Amino acid sequence: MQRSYPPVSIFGVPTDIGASKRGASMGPEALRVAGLVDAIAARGVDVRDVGDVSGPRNPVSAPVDGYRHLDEVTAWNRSVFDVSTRELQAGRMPILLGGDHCLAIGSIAAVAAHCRSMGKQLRVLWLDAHADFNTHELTPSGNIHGMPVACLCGMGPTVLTGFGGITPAISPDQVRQIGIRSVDPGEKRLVQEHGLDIYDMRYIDEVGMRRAMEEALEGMDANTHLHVSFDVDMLDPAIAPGTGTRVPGGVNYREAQLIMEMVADSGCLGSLDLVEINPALDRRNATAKLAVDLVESLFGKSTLMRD
Ligand SMILES: NC(=[NH2+])NCCC[C@H](N)C(=O)O
Ligand SMILES: [Mn+2]
Repeated sequence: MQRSYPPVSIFGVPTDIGASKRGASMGPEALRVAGLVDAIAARGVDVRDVGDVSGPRNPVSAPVDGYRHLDEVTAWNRSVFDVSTRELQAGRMPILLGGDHCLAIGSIAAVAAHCRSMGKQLRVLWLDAHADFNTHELTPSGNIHGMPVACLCGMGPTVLTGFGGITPAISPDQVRQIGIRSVDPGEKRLVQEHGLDIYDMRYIDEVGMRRAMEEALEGMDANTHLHVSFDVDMLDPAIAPGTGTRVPGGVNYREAQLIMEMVADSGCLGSLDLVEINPALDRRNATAKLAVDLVESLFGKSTLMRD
């Protein structure tokens, strides 16, 4: 099916400030080198690379009060919030090239504020091995890339929960998580308490990706803005080795394509994060190349014969 997409603005956020393993800061260049911009343009989309956001260097320090690098994470997310907001207001679809997953705090806060002002429904599709629902009390690591969903739902330091002016930015019932297979014990209790809608790997094994995705996308309509937050560690490490927190037993190539094709078919894609690509851990840029391949499907490239 031929679909038309709004113009797209790509921006890089070269930092690994929310992780403890270094290297996700090289993600934006890896995605560019893998041909992301041309691949989207080849789908007939008006796409522009607006360059990189800047921010503080990584001091590589220990957590303080359960947060590692809280000031720096805040500064980076402020810039992400500002760029995302600017592009959304210009009627463009922001695509964030991470960078680690803490950056979704700024991007999704911007999307949520935009949806409120436009009277749009927001759905967040969180593609990940992890729930990223930790708090400073529960976290085993202090790494803020394990906390963005909790922060967006209002659980976190005020510097990270207030970007859009309204706290919480989103509510758990707007989120669907796919591919989850590593959740810390305290985090799991919090997830259950808040009723996060999680399609974990066991569920995907049992019912299949098609049904999981149908359920995750259920209830969307023409007035829905779908934000996809794609952490490449959702994918099986055999096909996506270039990421810092690998967990075995992930989503395979065809399942990942099906996710993207079903999002494309929904016609609701409004914004995207591509995060946690760590070129220092990759093999010949395979993970960035795979991400580009999947983004092509997200923009309607299809293997369907009956198209
Ligand atoms: N976006 C990510 N890669 N998150 C990994 C989080 C891992 C672990 N749950 C933690 O809090 O440290
Ligand atoms: Mn994540």
